[in-house]
Amino acid sequence: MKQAKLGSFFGGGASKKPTPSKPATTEKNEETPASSQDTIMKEEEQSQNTPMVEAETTLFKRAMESDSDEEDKIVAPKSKKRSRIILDDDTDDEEEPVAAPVDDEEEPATAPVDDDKEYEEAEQEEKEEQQENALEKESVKALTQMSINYQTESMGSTWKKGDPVPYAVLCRTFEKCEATTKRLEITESLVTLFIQVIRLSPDSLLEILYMCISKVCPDYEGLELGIGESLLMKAIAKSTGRAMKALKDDYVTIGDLGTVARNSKGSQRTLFKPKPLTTSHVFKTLKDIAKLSGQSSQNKKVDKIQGLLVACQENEAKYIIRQLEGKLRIGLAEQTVLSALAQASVMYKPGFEKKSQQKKESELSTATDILKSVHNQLPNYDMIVPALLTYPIEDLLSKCSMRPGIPLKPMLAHPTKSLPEILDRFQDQKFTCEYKYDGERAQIHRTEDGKISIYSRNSEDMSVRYPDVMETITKWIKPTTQSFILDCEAVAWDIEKSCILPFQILSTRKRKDVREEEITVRVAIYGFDCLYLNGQSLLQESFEKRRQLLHDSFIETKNQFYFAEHMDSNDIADIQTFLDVSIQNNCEGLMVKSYDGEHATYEPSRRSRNWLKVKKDYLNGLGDSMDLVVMGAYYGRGKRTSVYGGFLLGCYDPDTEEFQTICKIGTGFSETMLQTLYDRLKDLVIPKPKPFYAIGDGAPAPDVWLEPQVLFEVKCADLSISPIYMAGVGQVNDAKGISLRFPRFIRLRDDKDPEQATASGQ
Ligand SMILES: Nc1ncnc2c1ncn2[C@@H]1O[C@H](COP(=O)(O)OP(=O)(O)OP(=O)(O)O)[C@@H](O)[C@H]1O
Ligand SMILES: [Mg+2]
Ligand SMILES: [Mg+2]
Repeated sequence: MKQAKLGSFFGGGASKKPTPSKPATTEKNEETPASSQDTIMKEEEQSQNTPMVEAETTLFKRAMESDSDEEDKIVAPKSKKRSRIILDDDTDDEEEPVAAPVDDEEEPATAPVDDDKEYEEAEQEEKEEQQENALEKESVKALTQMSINYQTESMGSTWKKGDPVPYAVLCRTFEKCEATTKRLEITESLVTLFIQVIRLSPDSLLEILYMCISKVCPDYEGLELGIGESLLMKAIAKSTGRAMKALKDDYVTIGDLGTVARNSKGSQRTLFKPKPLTTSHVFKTLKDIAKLSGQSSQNKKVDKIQGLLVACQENEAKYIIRQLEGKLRIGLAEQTVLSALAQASVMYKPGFEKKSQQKKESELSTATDILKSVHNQLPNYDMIVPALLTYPIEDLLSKCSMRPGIPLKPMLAHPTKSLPEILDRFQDQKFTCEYKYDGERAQIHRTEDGKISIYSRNSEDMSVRYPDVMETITKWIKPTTQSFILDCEAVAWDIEKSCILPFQILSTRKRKDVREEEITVRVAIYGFDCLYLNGQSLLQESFEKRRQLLHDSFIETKNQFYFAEHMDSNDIADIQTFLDVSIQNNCEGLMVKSYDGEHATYEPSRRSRNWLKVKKDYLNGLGDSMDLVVMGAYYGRGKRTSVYGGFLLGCYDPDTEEFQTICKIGTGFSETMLQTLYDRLKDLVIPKPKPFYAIGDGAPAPDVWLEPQVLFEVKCADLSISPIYMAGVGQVNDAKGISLRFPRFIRLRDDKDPEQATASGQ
């Protein structure tokens, strides 16, 4: 990570944090002038560039208060990497704000503005991809040396060919993965497991794979675990006979509910040894639990969980609980699991060991490449795994090709800092510019038998969210067009004026239970790519050809469907003009895409340099936004006491699987947005911070802690080193993290998962 630059786009003097005007006081219950109660909420009235002094000091006061000695404190879980968190349950909202010393920000230096965060982010991603490839090579080498157990009895248990797989076998593998941070060792454990499963009980391979990646079905089917803590504790209490209070205390000291469950089981005496759990039974039950919804579902869930826990032996309870939480937190990335599966599918054949080193290496890397590419096109293990077990790996691409009805991960773009950079990048290649529409990505599918669906960037089914769009789609399809997959952007639309509305308007559209007659925000679709048409994949075609087919197969329809505006000149003045016009039309900037030849194919799930994005903000030197997880919230004051007025945000560290605090935010929210946020967030309140929240000592404890589910897109002036925020801790300084200066809310990011938040390394 590059050393954070200190400085601000506000420029010299103005960027200095003004000294709070009120003298510091620690007295409580003093009459608070209405005006100051109100200040935290008045951001809109302030100019965007004015630092939120009073708001910040108010929040800081809470931080200070929570350090004071009061009753009713919950001390959050301790763990090796995590700092202690003191949470004061009893914060009185109406106390006099104290002008606490503001020490989380360094004096701004006059260094240039950091205007290229997103750019660095993308470069970082690229570096990681390269490292990933290197690791992959290394593990292929190591695997060729591995000795494989080709016996029919396996892994220290009574599991024999044809038997259901004991859940204990899976847990032992999890245990091994958890005990190391070395990729190589993790891969070896997984490969060993997969080989045995393929050899002894291939029917269980699918469920075991799902359990390794903490899923129960493909993303677009929308079933998820992620059971709340209180429900899990209830089930643990019921199955072990321990009191809730004791469990809570344990949780506070141990910091992991899984371990609490295992320990609770351990201290329990049972007369009969329960029948061992099998992976099939556990997986089926997990899936059933994920399916339960509605009124009495909570009790049914507790019953089912209890049923599993009662049958647990050794450390099984630990992983059952973590699976129910929706995350194993043992360092199993989906890509690692996928590679291990590919490798096992080659290595399980007894002849493999006798092959030459070179042959082994090439077979392993080919298998990995094929499986990854298959998964990019058809992210559905229900189809991939049976095919993998039936056909030779070389045939997999033809057996598992993309098809409408199964969303693929969209291609992403690389950011650019300047227009000349575009010319440098493409040199003598042909490229084309398009408006970059500011809405939500939408992948529209029609299957061979006419079923239409819309999917989000994250492969969620959005069809029910857009009943209005669903209804009109057939009007803009040419009669000769049968099946297809379109890549589009859905934007908020002004029907009267037939023009695009800003993203902020789109974000006020209801997301759930959308009924047509209630829709207030209309949307229009801008189609920019066609990935599949009439039974044929177009991924390998050039963009020139794909765009041609797009234009030939659909009809622009007023207020409903348009083709993305484009311009094919490579003259920099023309591009500048096109960019300016795009902005005037409520777009975000331009997308510049490689147009013909081998570089112009569609690369699912890749952030490619064949697509460049140019946003007006990076040209302005404003820097790009970050997507941050809401970890906690502060109640509003004055007229906003009924909603949250400020939020504690964090980024994600994929290495430690932690969310790290980065800043608090109170600027950029409209009244309606605050209400919307309150309605969304109030159900996510948890009694104390998650064990995987990294919170600095003396960090401002929020009034409520929240499940890590909602993402904000945030812009800030620049970064500063901070002793109380934990983002990227250890990377710049051992004890200090990075914080954002003057963060401002841009929008909700409903289309990203918490783990897709900006990574702390960036
Ligand atoms: N003509 C277009 N071609 C491709 N994408 C477009 C186009 N117009 C708008 N987009 C949108 O721009 C997005 C890419 O840029 P953006 O910076 O908004 O990415 P993002 O959603 O913030 O994700 P990330 O920050 O992870 O890259 C695409 O995912 C798509 O939704
Ligand atoms: Mg966007
Ligand atoms: Mg972005």
